[in-house]
Amino acid sequence: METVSTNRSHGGEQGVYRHRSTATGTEMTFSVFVPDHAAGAKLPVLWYLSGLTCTHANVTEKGEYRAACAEHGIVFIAPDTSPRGPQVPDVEAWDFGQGAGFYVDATQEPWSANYRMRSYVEGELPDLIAGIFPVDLERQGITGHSMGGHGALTISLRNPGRFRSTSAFAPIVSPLACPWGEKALGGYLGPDRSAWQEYDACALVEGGARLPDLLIDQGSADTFVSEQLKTELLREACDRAGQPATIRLQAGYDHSYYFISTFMAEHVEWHAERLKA
Ligand SMILES: N[C@@H](CCC(=O)N[C@@H](CS)C(=O)NCC(=O)O)C(=O)O
Repeated sequence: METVSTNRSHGGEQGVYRHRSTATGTEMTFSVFVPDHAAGAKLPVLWYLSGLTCTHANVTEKGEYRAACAEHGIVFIAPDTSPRGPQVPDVEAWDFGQGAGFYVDATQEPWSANYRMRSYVEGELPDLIAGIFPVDLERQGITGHSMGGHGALTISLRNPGRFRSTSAFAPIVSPLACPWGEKALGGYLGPDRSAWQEYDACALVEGGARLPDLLIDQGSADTFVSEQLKTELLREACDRAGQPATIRLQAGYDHSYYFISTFMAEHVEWHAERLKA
């Protein structure tokens, strides 16, 4: 692993790192914020998965998580959203291909060689992190935004017990039921929609997956909510299944990092309560 940059911030170290990924067959870049801590201490971790068009950099620069993570002693990790590079297949669109990995392991050519973000985020990156950073992987939480909210919800629902806390900002709650999801899962996984189920938070809840609780914030002025994000589908699925969930509509907020950064400290505190209980 190579260090791209480190900067002292909020009494901790914000780093950006690059490594060769076996899951994606490419170089991958991610960021890690480590608050100051006692020698030998292992800190709880909050994973943040980003949305369409993003790299690790969007939340690192605009997410405003560091003060809260420093206060609560939480390591914050932000992976990229897809494999990248001239040899990685891509299309012109911003909602498919590079910057839009959807946290799936693609099964369709030509995507299947590199687009293995599920394996990367679920397996390879945690293994790498555990050997290098002062983290306690018995105390992990996960959150994310939009496509990354979909990633956070589905990874957590598929791995019961692995994350003590799960939240999301403006998540895509059902790729089976929105144009972004139909395009991405259709492209990466093919037309058989039964293969999409394990990448759909609503379908996972309906199929019996359960988490202790959930926190979701959704802006009321988010232009993607009615066609793409469809928060109500998750509310209905959770109500039907008896899955506890706090789903908050935040008046006037849009889909941007101005929204995310406003509620970031509350999410970090909510995770800290569960990670340090
Ligand atoms: N590129 C799209 C917007 C895509 C978008 O809103 N992406 C969100 C995630 S779904 C994001 O975080 N964008 C990067 C940023 O705001 O820094 C457009 O121009 O309409």
